[in-house]
Amino acid sequence: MSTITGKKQLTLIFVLDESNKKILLGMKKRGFGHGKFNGFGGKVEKDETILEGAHRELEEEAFVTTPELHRVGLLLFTFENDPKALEVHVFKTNTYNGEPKESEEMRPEWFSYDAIPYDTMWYDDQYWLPIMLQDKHFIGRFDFKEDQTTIINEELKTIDTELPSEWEL
Ligand SMILES: Nc1[nH]c(=O)nc2c1ncn2[C@H]1C[C@H](O)[C@@H](COP(=O)(O)OP(=O)(O)OP(=O)(O)O)O1
Repeated sequence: MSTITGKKQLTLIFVLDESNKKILLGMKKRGFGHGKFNGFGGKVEKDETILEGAHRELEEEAFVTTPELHRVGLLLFTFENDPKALEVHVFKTNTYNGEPKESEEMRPEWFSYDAIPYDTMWYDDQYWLPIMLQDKHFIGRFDFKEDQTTIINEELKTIDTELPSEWEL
């Protein structure tokens, strides 16, 4: 495994309709993770907090806003031969304003909790997304090969205490 010398901070936001047991996912139309369903999100910019970045990405990619985002997970992803890891801050909300609309990056679609398209998502999602849907918090690390698909190493745990604010490398 290559040595990790730095990390990029990213956000990942899930809109839930808890009473109808549905989750809003977006089909990523371009860039990293192209062709996969995922939550909305992206890079945290220099002049904003992680939470501000999460609100901005949700609005830019799905055209919805929310008064509340709950931090539910912290994930670290590494890729073989890439010294920079991705630190992904995962949020959820059950409240939103506006109607989800297709953006340049994402095509939004609602899925029932029992029909989440894990086959068309990042490999790791099938493990931690169910934890989020059970209203629990998680922390995990997944090391991928350069192909961004094959897993070399994985660690995941559900936590009851508060999430750490960042991943100490
Ligand atoms: N293994 C993984 N599992 C997962 O569920 N989400 C992941 C993931 N690795 C990255 N992500 C998420 C985090 C973030 O929301 C998104 C990648 O960020 P971006 O959409 O900003 O990437 P792009 O390279 O398309 O950025 P731009 O070119 O700036 O639009 O993918």
